[in-house]
Amino acid sequence: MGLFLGSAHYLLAGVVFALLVRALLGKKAIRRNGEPLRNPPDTLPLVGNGIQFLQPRWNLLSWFDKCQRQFGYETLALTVPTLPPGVLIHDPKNLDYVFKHEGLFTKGNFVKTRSWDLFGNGIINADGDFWKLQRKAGLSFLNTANLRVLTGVALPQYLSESVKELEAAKPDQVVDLQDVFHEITTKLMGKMAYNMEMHFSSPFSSSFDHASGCTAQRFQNPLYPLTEFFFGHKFRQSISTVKKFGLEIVSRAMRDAKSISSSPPPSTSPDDEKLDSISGSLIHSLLSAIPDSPSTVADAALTYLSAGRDTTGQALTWTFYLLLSHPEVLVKIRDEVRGVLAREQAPLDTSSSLPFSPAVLTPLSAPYSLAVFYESLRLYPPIPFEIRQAQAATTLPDGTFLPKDSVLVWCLWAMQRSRLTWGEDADQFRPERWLDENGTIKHKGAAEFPVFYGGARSCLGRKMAEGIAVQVIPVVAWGWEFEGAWEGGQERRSGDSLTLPMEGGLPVFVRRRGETTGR
Ligand code: HEM
Repeated sequence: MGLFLGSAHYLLAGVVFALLVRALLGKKAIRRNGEPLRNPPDTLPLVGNGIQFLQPRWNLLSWFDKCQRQFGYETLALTVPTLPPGVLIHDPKNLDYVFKHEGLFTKGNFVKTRSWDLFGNGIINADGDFWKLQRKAGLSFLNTANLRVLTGVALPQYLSESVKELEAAKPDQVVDLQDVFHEITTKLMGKMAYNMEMHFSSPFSSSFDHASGCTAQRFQNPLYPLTEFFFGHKFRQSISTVKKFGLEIVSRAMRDAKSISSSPPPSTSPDDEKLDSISGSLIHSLLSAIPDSPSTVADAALTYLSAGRDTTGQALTWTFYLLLSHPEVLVKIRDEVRGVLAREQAPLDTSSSLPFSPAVLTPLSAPYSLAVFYESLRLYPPIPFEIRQAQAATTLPDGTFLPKDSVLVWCLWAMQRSRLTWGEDADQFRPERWLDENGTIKHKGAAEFPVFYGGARSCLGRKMAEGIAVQVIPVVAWGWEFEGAWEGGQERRSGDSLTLPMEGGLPVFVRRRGETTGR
C-alpha cells in the first residue's frame, strides 16, 4: 500500500499528534545558545516537515540532501507529526558525540515499537544483556579464522556457482545483477551462519522484503496501526512466514548439534571440511548464549541475516550501476587485477566459470577495488538514514540543547554528499579520493563516513563485507562486459525498505570478455 500525499486523514491525525506532543514537551524546547533552531526548507505551519515524511523514501532522501546543501553543517529543527520534537544533524562533530555516547542515544521506543514485529529482540533492536550476548556471538562468528574460510573457500565456491548465470546468458537475454549478488550473499550467510542451503528466490526472501517495506512505512505513516488493521493482511502473512523461517533455522541447528555429537560428518574434500567445520557457527553461538528462548535466537538469526545479506548484496548492485556509466573505472579495476595476478603468479583459468582464483584478492592486495566499493557506499549507503532518541537531556557539541526524548535524525545519503566534508566534487563517483599518492587506502572516521555506524554499536560485519566486495567486484568486472537493459535509461531508484534495494533490480545484457577466454 502506498503513501498518499493528499490523504487528508493522515494530515489531520498528524496535526493533532504534533500539537499534543508539542503541548507535552513544549516547556523544554530544543534551543541552540538560547535561540530556537532554524527550520529546513519547505517547512509548513502546523504540519512542519510532515509532508516530506509522507512521500516515497526516494523523495525524502532528496529532501534531506537539499537541507544539507542549503544549510551545511547547521543543525535544523525537525517537526514531523510522526516524531517527537527533534533535530536533523549534519555536523560530523555532533555525530561523533552520538557515537561516543551510545547509552544516551538509543533507538528508543519510537524505533523499537515500529520494528518490533520484524526484528523482535534481534541485535538491531536489543539493548543491555540481550545486545551483549548477541554481539559476543557475532564477534565469535566473524573471527579471523572464519573470515579466512569465507574468502578462501566459501566465497570462491558461491561466486563460481553464481557467475555461471552470467556465463550462460545469451546476448539478448536480460540478467538481473541484483539477484546474482543477493544469491551470493544469501548462500554465504545461509551456509556459514546457519549451515543451511539458502537461496535468494525462496518465499522467505520475498516475505522478508515485503515486511521490510511495510516496516519502513511505519516510520512515515502516523496511522499505521489503523491502516494495517484494515489493509495489513499481506504484511501479517509475511511476518508469519519470516518468523516461521527463523524458528526453522533454530530447530535445524538444534538437530544438527545432536547429530554432530552422535556421529561425526563423513569426510569430504579438504575445502569442504574447512567450510563444514565453521558452518552454522553463528546459530550455535547464539543457541549457547541464549539457551532458554528459541524465539529470541530466531529473532537474532533473522536480524543477522538481514544485516549481512541485504546490505552487502545491495551495495554490490549500486557499485555495478555506477560502473555501467564509468568505463574508465572498470579499466582501472582490470589493471589492478592484472597487477595482482602478476605479483601472485596466479594464472588465468580459461576452463572454469571463474576467470582466476579470487582468493588472491584481499583489501590489502586490491586497494583500488576497495576504493570503488567505498565510493559506491558513500553515494548509495545501504542504510540511508538513522533515527535515535535522547534518553536524557543533553547538549550537542555545536551548542544544541536537546530535552529528554528528543529525536535525532541523520541522513547518510545527504551527509556523504556534503561538499564541506568531501570537496566540490562530492557528487561525482571518484574512487581515487580514497587513495593516497602510494595507492594506499585513506581511511575516514565514522563521523564523516558513518556507513558502517560508529562507536560501540558499529557494524560487526564490515570486514566480511569488504572481503566479499574485493573479490566479487574485480572478478565480475574482469570477466564480463555489461550494458544496461532498462527502458529509457532513467536513473535507478530504491523503493521503500529499511535498506536500499534497487527497485526492479539491475537488468543488464552480459558478454564474456575476450581477455578472459583468450578469444
Ligand atoms: C556493505 C555492507 C554493510 C553495511 C553498509 C552495514 C551497515 C551497518 C550499519 C549502518 C549498522 C548500524 C545499524 C543500526 O543499528 O541502525 C550495522 C549494524 C550491524 N551490522 Fe552491518 N553492514 C554491512 C554488512 C554487514 C555484514 C556482512 C554483517 C554480517 C553478519 C553485518 C552485521 C551487522 C550487525 C550484527 C550489526 C548490529 C551491531 C550492533 O548493534 O551491535 N553487517 N551495519
